[in-house]
Amino acid sequence: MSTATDVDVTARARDILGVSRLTTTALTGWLHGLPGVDQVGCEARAAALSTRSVKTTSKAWAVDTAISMIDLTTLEGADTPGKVRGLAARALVPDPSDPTTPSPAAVCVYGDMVPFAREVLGHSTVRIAAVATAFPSGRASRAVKLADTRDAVANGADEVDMVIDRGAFLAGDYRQVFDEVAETKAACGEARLKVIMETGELVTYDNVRRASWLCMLAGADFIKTSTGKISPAATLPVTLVMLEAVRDWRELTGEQVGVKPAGGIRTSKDAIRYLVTVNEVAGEEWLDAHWFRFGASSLLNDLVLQRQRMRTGAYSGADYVADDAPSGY
Ligand SMILES: O=C[C@H](O)COP(=O)(O)O
Repeated sequence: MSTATDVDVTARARDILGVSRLTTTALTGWLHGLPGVDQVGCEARAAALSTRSVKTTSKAWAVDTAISMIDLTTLEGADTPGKVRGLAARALVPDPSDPTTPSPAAVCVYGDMVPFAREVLGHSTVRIAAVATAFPSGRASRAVKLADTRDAVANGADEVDMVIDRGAFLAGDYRQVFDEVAETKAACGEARLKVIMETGELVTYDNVRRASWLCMLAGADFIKTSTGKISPAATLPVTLVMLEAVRDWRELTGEQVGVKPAGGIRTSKDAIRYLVTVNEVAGEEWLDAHWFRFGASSLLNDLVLQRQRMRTGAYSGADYVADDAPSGY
């Protein structure tokens, strides 16, 4: 599957929009021409997908898949080298009692903490993601944001999680948001770029859809819901809107873009609801850690617990059904 890495995103965006100049006016016309999101329909579909049962055998697969999709995260002002080393060690060996437990996809830390994660992870399969561009607010000059990104990459980050300028987006300055994403992508070099839209601040599903398309036009490798610092963080309906966007983007361009809900996803039950939604909305090609991630600090604990319970037979023979599923579903 091709990605936007090697293409001139501005020229491509002009082609997609059918304009000779990529102005804010052109972007506004195009983004506001996207079909509106049916809020009631979207929330009803997400609620219906939440009630799907998952059989015991599929549940074992889902739990391992969800673990493999976690970006195990610590993003606190009080993070220490020791805490980050401990997090990285947990990613390498999530369950000392069962070496068959998969590792999470990545650890996600502030850029200055990357070397401490690298000390532990070395060249293991666990990637290191660093937040950048004045995370979480995104309030800094372009120069500072790009320096932040280059610093994270120079420290050894494999992936960069940037935040968009929500103020610019909400003011309708779409070209500024486009340029910032495109320039950050260029500053990433080989590192994959996840673009955090902070959907809890975008207010409407229509805005989530527009921001998703804008970030993909500008070269995002992943679109991500939230910083985890404001409420609401990830929700299933918002993620559904983003999954529709990456599905439709691939249909339009042939490129696949990943999706990362982040913040507030804490239980195995929640994670499985997301996996069902990924499968139903985007398709099974996204059921892979290369294309879908959970940004989460404590989800791993619950998934490992579920795994242990399944192994010791506590749930053997029972189908997994979400607690709020209608009886007989
Ligand atoms: O990106 C992930 C979040 O910062 C972690 O949020 P959480 O502590 O709610 O899992």
